Amino acid sequence: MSTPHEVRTVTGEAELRAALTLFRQCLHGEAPSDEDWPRAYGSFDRATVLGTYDDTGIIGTLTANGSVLALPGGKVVPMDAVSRVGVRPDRTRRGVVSAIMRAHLEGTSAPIATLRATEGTIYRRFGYGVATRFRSTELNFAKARLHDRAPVAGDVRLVQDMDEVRRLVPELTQRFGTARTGGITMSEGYWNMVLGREKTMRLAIHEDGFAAYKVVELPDGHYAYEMKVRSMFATTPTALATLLKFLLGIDLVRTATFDGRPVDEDLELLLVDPRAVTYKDFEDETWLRLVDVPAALAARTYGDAEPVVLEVVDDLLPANSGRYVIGPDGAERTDRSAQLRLGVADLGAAYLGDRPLSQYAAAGLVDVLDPAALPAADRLFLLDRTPWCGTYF
Ligand SMILES: CC(=O)SCCNC(=O)CCNC(=O)[C@H](O)C(C)(C)COP(=O)(O)OP(=O)(O)OC[C@H]1O[C@@H](n2cnc3c(N)ncnc32)[C@H](O)[C@@H]1OP(=O)(O)O
Repeated sequence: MSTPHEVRTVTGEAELRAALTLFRQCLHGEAPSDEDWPRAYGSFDRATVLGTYDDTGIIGTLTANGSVLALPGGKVVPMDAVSRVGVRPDRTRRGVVSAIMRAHLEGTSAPIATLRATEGTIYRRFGYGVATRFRSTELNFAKARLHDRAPVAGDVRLVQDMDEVRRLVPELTQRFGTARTGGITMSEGYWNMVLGREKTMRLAIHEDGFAAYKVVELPDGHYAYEMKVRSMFATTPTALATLLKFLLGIDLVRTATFDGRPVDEDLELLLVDPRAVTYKDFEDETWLRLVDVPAALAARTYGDAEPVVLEVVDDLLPANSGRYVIGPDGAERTDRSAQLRLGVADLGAAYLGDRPLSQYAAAGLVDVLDPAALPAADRLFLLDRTPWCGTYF
C-alpha cells in the first residue's frame, strides 16, 4: 500500500487520550477531563484505534469498535462500528483520512463495517452506503391515548436507580438490540461512558423490550415536563403497545420525543387520535461497508426468486470485485455473465434490505444488463420488515 501518510495502531493510555482529544477537538468539543477520562478510556475496551502522526503529534484518528450486526435471516456476524474519525483542521484535505480509512479496511478481520456520518458526502468514496434510516417521533400527551384494541399485556417494571440503570442497559441491549435486522451491540465500556454522567435516566422494562428515557422540565413550564426517549426496543407488538401505554401514563409530561425510530413504526395506529403523532428528522442511520464481499453475501439469507448474477465493483478493495450468483440457497462467486452491475457502496446500501435494487437502478446506480434480473433481485434482497439499528455510537 502506498499512501503519503503512515498509519499505525494507537497504543497505551497516553496515546489513546491524545487520539480522543484530537477527535473531540475536530468536532469543536473539549478534551476529556481528568474526571471523565477513566470512563472514556474504558470505552476503548473492544476497540482498535488507528492514528497518523507527523512531527507535531497525532493529526488523524479512527476508532474501530468490535461489535456485531444482525443480518437478514437472523445471523449475527462480527462488525466494526467505526467512530471517532477526525483530522486536525490544519492537516485536512491532504489525504489523511483516506489513508486511515484504507488502513482500517485493509487491516480488519470483520467482514462488515458500519458508521454514523457527520456529513453525507464523505464516506461513499470509501465504499459505505446508507443501509438503514430512521426518524424521530413526537407525541402530544394531551391527545395521545391508546385505543381499546391496542395489544397491551404484561407488566412494566420501572428502574430509577442510576447504578441499576448502568448495570442493566448493556444487558438489555445485548438481549433485545439484535432482534431486528440492522441491530448491533456495543461493549460494556462504551455504555459505561455513555451513561457515566447521566443522573436521571429511567428504564421501563417489559419481558419483550425496554425504553430508556429522561424527563426534563420545560424552560417556561410550571411543573411541565418533556420526555426524551433515548432508546426503545420492543421485540413484539405487545411490548411496543405496553411500553407506550406506560410512558403515556407518566404524570406532568406534555410531549415526548422518541429519537431514532424505525421508519415503519407507525405509532398512530395504536392511538385514538392519529394526530397526536408527528414524525420528523428523517435521516440516514447506518452507513454500511462490505469489507469482505464474498463472506458478507454468503452470511445473509435471501428471498425466493430465480438466481441473479451481480457484478460488484470495488476500487478500494479490488479483491471484492467480481461476479456473484445470488439465489434462495445463498451466494457465491461465479463465472457466469453479469445481469446487474453495481458499486460496493450501493451493494452495502441494499444489503440489509432497506430499499429494492430497482430503486437504485431507477436512480442510475445499478447498471441493468438483463432487465429480467431486476424484479428477481428485488425479491431476493428485500425483507418483510425495514432494517433498523436503534443504537447510536
Ligand atoms: C464516523 C465518524 O466518526 S463521523 C466524524 C467525522 N469527523 C468530522 O466530521 C470531524 C471534522 N472533519 C474532519 O475531521 C475531516 O475534515 C474529515 C475526517 C471529515 C476529512 O479528513 P481529510 O483528511 O480532510 O480527508 P481527505 O483529505 O482524506 O479527503 C478525502 C476526500 O474526501 C473529501 N472530503 C473530506 N472531507 C470532506 C467534507 N467534510 N465534505 C466533503 N468532502 C470531503 C476530500 O475533498 C477528498 O476528496 P477527493 O478524494 O475527491 O480529493
